[in-house]
Parts: sequence; C-alpha cells; structure tokens
Amino acid sequence: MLQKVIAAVLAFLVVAVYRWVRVPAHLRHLPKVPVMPLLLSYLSGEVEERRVKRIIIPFAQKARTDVVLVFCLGEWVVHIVEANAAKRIMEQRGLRKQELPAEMLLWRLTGRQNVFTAEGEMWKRHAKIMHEALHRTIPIEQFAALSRKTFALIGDGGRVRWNDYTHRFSLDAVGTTVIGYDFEALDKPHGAFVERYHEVMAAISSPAYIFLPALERWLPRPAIRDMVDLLVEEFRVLLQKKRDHPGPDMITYMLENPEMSETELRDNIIVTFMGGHDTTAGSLSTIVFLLGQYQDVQARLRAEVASIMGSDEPRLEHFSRMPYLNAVIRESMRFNNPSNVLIPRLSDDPLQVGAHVIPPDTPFIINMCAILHNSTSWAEPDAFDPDRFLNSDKATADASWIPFGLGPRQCPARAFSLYEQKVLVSMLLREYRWSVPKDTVHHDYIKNAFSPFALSLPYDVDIDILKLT
Ligand code: HEM
Repeated sequence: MLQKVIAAVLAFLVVAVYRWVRVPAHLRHLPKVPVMPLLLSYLSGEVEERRVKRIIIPFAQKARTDVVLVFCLGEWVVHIVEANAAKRIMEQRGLRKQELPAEMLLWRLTGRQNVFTAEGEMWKRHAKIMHEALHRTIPIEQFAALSRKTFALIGDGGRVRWNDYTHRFSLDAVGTTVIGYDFEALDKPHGAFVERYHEVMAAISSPAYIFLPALERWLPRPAIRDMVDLLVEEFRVLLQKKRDHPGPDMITYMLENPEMSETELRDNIIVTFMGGHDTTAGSLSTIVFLLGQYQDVQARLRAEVASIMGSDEPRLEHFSRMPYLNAVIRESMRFNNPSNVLIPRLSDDPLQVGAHVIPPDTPFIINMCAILHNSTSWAEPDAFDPDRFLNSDKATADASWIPFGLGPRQCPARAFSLYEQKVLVSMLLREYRWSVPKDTVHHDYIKNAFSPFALSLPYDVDIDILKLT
C-alpha cells in the first residue's frame, strides 16, 4: 500500500515538474538551454555572472545562435547574447519593462512611481528631470574630496579590504552629490542608516524569496516588512529636510519641479540611492583588484596619470587626455561587468533576430554579461586586455561595449559614474602602489556576492597597499 502511495506521489511530482518546465508551444522554435543545469544553479544560489559564463555562453556558442531560451522564475525568457542583435532590438518602438512579481518585498521599498519602473508619460517626465539634473555638472571636486577622505582612512597602507572602501566611497558620492545628504558612510561605517539599509537589502536578497516570490505570501516576514517601512520613512524625512535646506543636488532640482508628486519624489530618491552606489562600488572593486593582479598595467597607467595630471587637482580636461585610463576602465567593466542583465522587456510586435522570431509579449532579456564575453565581438573574451580599446579592434570593441545598457532607457548616470571612477583610480595611483595577496579568494576568477539585481559585486577584495613617498 505504502509503495503505491509513494509511486503515486512521485508520478504526481514528475508530471508537475514536467508541466512547470515545459516550453510553451509558441516558443519551441527557439534554442533552449537545458533546464536541469539551470535549476541546479538556481538551487545552489549561484550568482548570475557565473551561470551565464558556465551554462548560457557555452550553449549559445555551440548552437551558434544570438538568441537562447532560459528558464527563470518559473517561466521561459528569451536572452539576446550578441551586441548587434541587442542594439537592433532595443531601438524598436513599443518595448516596455516586464512587471516583476508583485509580491516581491522590493516594491515595498522602491514603490513604482520612479524613473526605473515607470512607463509612458510618467517615465518621460522623470527621465527628463533626472537627465538634466545629472548633466548640469560633473562633481569632480567632490569625488576628489571623497578620494582624499578614503586615503586618510587607509593611511600608510597595509592589507586593506578594498570592497568595503568602495561601497562607503560610492555611497557618500551619490549621497553628497545626487541626493544632497551626507550618509557619512566613510566616517561612520556602522551608522544607523547605513546598517539598516544593508540589513534590509540582505533580507530582500534572500535567494529563496527571489526565485520563489510567492513565499512572501506563504511565509510572510513581518519583522522585515517593518524594517523596510522604517527605511522608507527615513527617506521621507530626508526629503522633508531637503525642502527646508535646498542645495546644488538632484533632489532639490526635482523639488523645484511642480509636476512631481510626494510619492514620485520619494520613490525616485530611493531608486537613485540604490542604483547609484552598488554598481559603481562593484566596478571600483574590480578595477583595483585587476590593477593589483596586472602590475604592468598598473605601472603603465600610473605613468599616464603622472604625465597628464602631475600633482594637480583632477580636472575634467585631464581625463580626455588619458586614453589608457579610459581603456582600463572599459576593459574592467567588460571583464566583470557591474550589471549583468537588463530588466526583462516585452514587445507589442514580433521581433526578428537573425533567423528567429520572438513572438509579441514574450519576455526577453538583453544579457549584457553574455554580450560582453561573446567571442564573435571579443578576441579572447576571458583575457584582461585594455589594449583592445586602443588598437585596431577599438571600433568593434567600443561598439560592443554596453555595460550601461542600450536604447532610450540606458543609464542616465553613465558620465557621472565613469568620472567618479576615473577620479578615484587616478588619485589612488598617485598616492599608492598595490598588489593582490597570494592567498586571495579570487585566484581563479573574481568571486561576486549574490545580488537580487544580478549585479557583480566582488567580495573579500583584499589588497596589499603601500604609500608612495
Ligand atoms: C558602474 C555604474 C553603473 C552601471 C553599470 C549602471 C548600469 C545601468 C543599466 C544597465 C541601466 C539600464 C537598466 C535597464 O534598462 O534595464 C541603468 C539604468 C539606470 N541607472 Fe545606472 N548604472 C550605473 C550607475 C548609476 C548611477 C551612479 C546612478 C545614479 C546616480 C544610476 C541611475 C540609473 C537610473 C535612474 C536608471 C534608470 C533609467 C531609466 O529607466 O530611464 N546608475 N543603469
């Protein structure tokens, strides 16, 4: 009897799983990444970047395709893995971001009335204000002041956990320049606000709740919800303070705009805060790690910085005369691209990609990680080689370099973030020399922490740093 029950339960489970992972009829013409390795990867909590490099890229290469079907969050999603195909698609009209599951706690934090999630007229209004605010000036002096503050903390050097500094640096950079509020992350790493933010993000990032958002209904987390609400309230208070003490920042600029409602203002502060620091921090962790690993690149870059900037304060015009710095940053952002995938999109119309047609209303993802490591665009994609942005491959390399996204919704803070990185890296090179310890955890490849937004955030980036005399 017991055997029959077990057999029935097993049969039921097999049928349920088969139905769950079965490709719908209208997508069966597309090359499908095998589902079992994907499921094992999700279950093991593997980060997006590894999954793409280990499973998706090899499959696409073998199948010689620019389009693959990937099972994710209970549905089949089309991934675009080649730069030209991605560009053509993102220029199409009638694209919209797919709404992620409503249960996700993330929405309680960010709301939905912000430039990141809005569509149509609301998005145009928000994007215009954000674009103007971010392009008024590039706060080079503020980036330089924060770099000096970081060096004061590092002192004469020794072994330094660099990713900790990059997070504090980039949080204060976005705080003081965009939001107009000093979170004092460099001065007070354990300040109440910063701690609460990290706690909330760790809870939101729980892989189980990311891959099965319905858990939020089945196993609700009231204590975490309260913490999220408290954080949202802190952002509201911050907005009120900005009303009373306006300054030369993006939030003041938004407040001057009569069309922005209170909720829109608050939601935009939160997404700018979130989008504005982890990405750049991840990138700065990668660059400095790679410069520590490739001593020849570090020495060559230091020589360029010395010849152009000397001992001057960094100025905008210095950076247009530093092609190698530009190449190193581009190559680092390609090698361990900070943001791996764009938010899934839907199209009202069928989309033609080479020989394949993506039916209307099918979720598709621009897989930036796969594109930035696709061997049709990049010779030896797994090698760190800044010269590819300077030599005869430069035109192809520049055209396929898409870490800030594509189309009208690409990152409005691209220049802001690149200058933030250029200032810190050039000043660091003038101040210090560094190397990677032999026992680094990143020996075979750069290890990134799990991120609910599929970011590449290297952890435990220790460097041995020495002050130059
Ligand atoms: C290395 C640094 C950064 C990277 C790699 C990056 C990457 C991206 C990407 C790929 C997108 C497009 C997302 C999509 O279309 O699905 C995006 C959008 C966005 N980013 Fe960034 N970003 C960075 C820094 C920043 C900073 C510093 C800020 C704010 C100060 C910022 C604010 C935004 C906003 C508001 C959007 C939404 C734009 C829209 O939907 O119209 N980003 N970013």
